[in-house]
Amino acid sequence: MSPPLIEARHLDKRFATGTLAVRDLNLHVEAGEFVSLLGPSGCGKSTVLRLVAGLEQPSRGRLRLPKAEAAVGYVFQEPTLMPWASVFDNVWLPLRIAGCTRERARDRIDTLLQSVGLQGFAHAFPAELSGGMKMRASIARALVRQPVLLLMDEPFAALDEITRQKLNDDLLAWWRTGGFTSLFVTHSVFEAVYLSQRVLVMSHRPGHIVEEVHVEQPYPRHSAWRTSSDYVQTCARVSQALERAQTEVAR
Ligand SMILES: Nc1ncnc2c1ncn2[C@@H]1O[C@H](COP(=O)(O)OP(=O)(O)OP(=O)(O)O)[C@@H](O)[C@H]1O
Repeated sequence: MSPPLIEARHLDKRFATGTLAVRDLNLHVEAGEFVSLLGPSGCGKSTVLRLVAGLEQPSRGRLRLPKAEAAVGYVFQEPTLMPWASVFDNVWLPLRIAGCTRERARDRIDTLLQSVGLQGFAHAFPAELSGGMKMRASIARALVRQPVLLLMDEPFAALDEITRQKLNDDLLAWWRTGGFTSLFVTHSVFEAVYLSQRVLVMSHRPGHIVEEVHVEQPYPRHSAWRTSSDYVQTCARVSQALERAQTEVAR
């Protein structure tokens, strides 16, 4: 059996301010999985993503990450596009940093823009795009280096419900064709269940994983599933796990 892509054992993260954001966190993600981290605000979800991205170092514990040469994509809640650069140049940025010229990058970026639904917008500037289109550009930028792992930190939280649901469906399609592993942070029980194979529920700060809910529904998942009793029941199971996670702190 191949080793997991990500494995955290007894991980703590204490910031220089003294805040203990994560305590005794255990996490195991296999290559190719779609896993969500769900928890109350401030419980340490973003800190876990930053640890997995190598942007923060753990204070204690062991963390196995993808090999250093493997690309990892990171998508934030804000699209964080360069306002002075076109969509093409924004998506080109990670390749440019890696030494790839615009000409060599062109075919890959044109194909990618097509697959994220931004064909015809290569020369547009971020200010000319809707919120959903900006997020599509941001995801394209994260995918352009063909990452083994895509880390997403509440990427759709600021979008309206219709746009969010459409992006949920598209993200699942990109995940299925791209073959990358997804670690997705969200506040939304409904979103976590719709997208994931496993939902990991975190306690209040200091965060750790208190429950794991498996979502058995096979892919491709369609929006009709959102109104099925199976979906509603799975969401109820995850909501109850979230409630138990909150009361764990009160104990
Ligand atoms: N660089 C930092 N220095 C000091 N404290 C930090 C730092 N980053 C995060 N924290 C603190 O760590 C705790 C966890 O923060 P984190 O952003 O990981 O939570 P979160 O679950 O992602 O929150 P939200 O859902 O609101 O985005 C918070 O109390 C936060 O203030």
